[in-house]
Amino acid sequence: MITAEALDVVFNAGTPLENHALRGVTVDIPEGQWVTVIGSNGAGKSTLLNALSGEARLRSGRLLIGHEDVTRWPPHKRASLVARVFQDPLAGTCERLTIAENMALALRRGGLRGLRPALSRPERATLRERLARLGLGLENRLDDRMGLLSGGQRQAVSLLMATLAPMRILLLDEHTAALDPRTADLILRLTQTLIREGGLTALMVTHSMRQALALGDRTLMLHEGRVVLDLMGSERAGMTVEGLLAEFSRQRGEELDDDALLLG
Ligand SMILES: Nc1ncnc2c1ncn2[C@@H]1O[C@H](COP(=O)(O)OP(=O)(O)OP(=O)(O)O)[C@@H](O)[C@H]1O
Repeated sequence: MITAEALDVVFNAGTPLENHALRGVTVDIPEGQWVTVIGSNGAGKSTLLNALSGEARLRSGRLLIGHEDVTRWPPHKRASLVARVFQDPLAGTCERLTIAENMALALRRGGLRGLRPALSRPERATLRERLARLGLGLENRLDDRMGLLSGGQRQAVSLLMATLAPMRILLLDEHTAALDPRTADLILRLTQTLIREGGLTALMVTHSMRQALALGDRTLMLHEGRVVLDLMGSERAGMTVEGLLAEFSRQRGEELDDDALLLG
């Protein structure tokens, strides 16, 4: 489904600020697999997601989504294949538009967009029903401006929007990190439902080792632009948070002094 071959990303190449963010990342992710991605600050997690969405230019390597070689595709061309939710609840939606208008844009992602995004009557009914399932009372607020919603409500709508139009990959970049624990929990449960019900292929970056092991099917650990651990199956099932932390420390070559941050 996703075939990444030796992905290499270098920022500011040939300058004193040169930064080799991905160093030959090779990974095959089958359809319907949910991968959690961990690693220390600057390990290359977001850059890997950016390489998949087309926002980070590859210096070398090859990327296939399905049977399509998208290596040279710009981000807008990949929009029909790749959906994304960011850490910042403000990033995925337009606060000046209503919930309905935001959702209309999401429905038409990757296709032609009119100047005034509008929902048809049946689309409105479907979205009302999907919003109702969030249990946040948003089904009665379709015509409220997005800017009126709380961070957690916005993130729930962003997640729903990301999964509205057909796509091949869902990218989640620490999408619960800016939320309070209760709201984060709600968003994670929604994430789980949307991914599993939709049989989606997903990559989720998290700083929580607990989340990384508890959710999804596979865990990748990045360090200095390389995949240093790739856990799945029985090996992953037998892994503990402590074991993962020990591996994390070993890779960094130091003892972690703030386990709480990583345990999440
Ligand atoms: N647009 C950019 N220009 C220059 N350097 C960049 C750019 N984006 C990322 N980098 C650098 O590439 C490296 C990898 O960054 P990346 O954001 O992928 O790390 P990360 O694992 O997501 O880290 P964090 O957990 O802190 O978000 C870092 O050294 C970062 O400073």
